[in-house]
Amino acid sequence: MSTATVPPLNGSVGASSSQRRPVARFLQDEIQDGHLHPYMNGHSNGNGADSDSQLSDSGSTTSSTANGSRLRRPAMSRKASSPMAPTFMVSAPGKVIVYGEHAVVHGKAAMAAAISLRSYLLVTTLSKSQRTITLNFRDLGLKHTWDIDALPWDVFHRADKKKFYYSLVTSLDDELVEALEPHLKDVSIDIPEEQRKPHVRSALAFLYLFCSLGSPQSPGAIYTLRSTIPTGAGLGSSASVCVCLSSALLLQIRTLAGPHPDQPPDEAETQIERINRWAFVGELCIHGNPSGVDNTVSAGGKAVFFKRTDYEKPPTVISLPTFPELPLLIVDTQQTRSTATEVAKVLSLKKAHPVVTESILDSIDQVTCSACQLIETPDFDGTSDETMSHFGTLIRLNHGLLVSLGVSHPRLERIRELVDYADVGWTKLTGAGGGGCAMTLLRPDAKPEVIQELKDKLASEGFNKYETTLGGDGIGVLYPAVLRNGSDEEGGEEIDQQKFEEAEGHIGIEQLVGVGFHEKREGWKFWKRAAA
Ligand SMILES: Nc1ncnc2c1ncn2[C@@H]1O[C@H](COP(=O)(O)OP(=O)(O)OP(=O)(O)O)[C@@H](O)[C@H]1O
Ligand SMILES: C[C@@](O)(CCO)CC(=O)[O-]
Repeated sequence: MSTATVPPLNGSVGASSSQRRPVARFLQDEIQDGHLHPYMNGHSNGNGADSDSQLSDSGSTTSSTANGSRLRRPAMSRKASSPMAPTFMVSAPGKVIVYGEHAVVHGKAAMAAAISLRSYLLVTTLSKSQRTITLNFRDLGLKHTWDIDALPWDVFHRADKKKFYYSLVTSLDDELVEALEPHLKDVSIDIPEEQRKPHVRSALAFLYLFCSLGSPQSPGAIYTLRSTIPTGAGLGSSASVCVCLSSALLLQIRTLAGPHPDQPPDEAETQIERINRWAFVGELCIHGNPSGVDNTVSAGGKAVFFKRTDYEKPPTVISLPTFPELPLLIVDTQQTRSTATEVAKVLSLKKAHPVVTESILDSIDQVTCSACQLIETPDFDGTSDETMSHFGTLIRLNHGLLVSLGVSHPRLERIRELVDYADVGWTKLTGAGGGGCAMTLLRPDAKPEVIQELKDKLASEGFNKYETTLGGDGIGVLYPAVLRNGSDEEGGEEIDQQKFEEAEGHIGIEQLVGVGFHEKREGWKFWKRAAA
């Protein structure tokens, strides 16, 4: 077991405040050691401990102190010009929350596992003369280009605002969000307002991270994202996108070490933590009040116990290496919803009925802790009938409690009804609910023909089923973006912008670059969490 801090597993930790941090106006409507990345030799903004420094005309560097005075330092020896970084990719998984969604936003425990559905981000560096960044979120139909020199660097790099690659940022800075507003007003301007909102939130997440981690010297680049995770379905699509953005930007500024196969686990853990911290900031932009469990499991992979009682401090994260490969059936209601809206619903319920709501959240906490205690027993057998039945009962209880919180949906209840009727397992909603996905833990003794009948019935009623395995790798890097792929190209097949954009659907993405179902695909490398 690897722990960040040691938590009590009895659910006795007091509630944390979830009514925190105001965010800027337009979001209110819904609710040290600088390791150099060994691969990178492109332009660096040097967003390390001295990263607010600027190369001055005289060749010395200047930086602001906290009281605003300017210091002069000898110039760092920098190459006059450095070669362009090659095109590279990063990829991060989605997740299922096995127990504890919503309660985790209110300081209770959750257990979550990475899945084999993943997002993939291709970063194409532009030539030195092209001073633009383009965000190409192809699945959303969002494509927007900004002029790097026009971004609000003066505000982001002010001494009282400046954050570093290792900073722990727990809330958005209203002034920074406001400084970005003019740069968001033209994003997807031609589409209806309701569809436009998620585009603006995505663009905000990207720009907030870019301006926090980058600098006016950052190279021009195109960031193209494609994902096999359904959007807004409870499988952690937003977190995986944020983990991709955070890791790509940290790699570009050369602040990550590895990943490489013989990297000491604690060093790998440090890199995962840095990526995770900035991914959380992206999640703050996209859904306002995240607990951080989604980005944590997406960044580190496999399965975790997660609890955050104090938002000013890092959460408790316990890696669960013995987490079993549960036989899960994941079914999508095809009813999209926003996590922000569902989280806001629970907050209003808590305001209206504080005592009752708190006791439901406490019960969810106890469900999660019971599952965790079982996993941690020394003779734990993840495949025994007894274990399945214990997990199953907890899944049923957890769903009932989520229904009481008001985050289920008639389509989710229909899935549960069909599974209960076939008597093949235990069902709960997973993720934010309000639509999205249900997960069913299949009984080990369920007859294959009955399961098949159920699947047919679900398909005939318009439900979509996902084939996914639990507990895969977290963030991965393909540097440069070249894969063997059985091609004739010398040195392998280069994944360029056009090939990546033209890959057809989820199958095409998987075939071209996927690591979800080919964990050992040559070229991809992963930071591995410490296992014990
Ligand atoms: N394929 C994608 N490309 C770009 N952005 C995406 C993609 N999928 C999701 N996103 C971002 O994530 C948002 C959806 O996040 P939301 O938190 O509502 O759902 P989710 O993460 O899928 O569900 P949950 O939080 O319950 O796991 C989108 O509005 C968009 O900002
Ligand atoms: C609903 C929620 O608990 C899980 C979403 O996957 C929100 C969060 O933890 O941020």
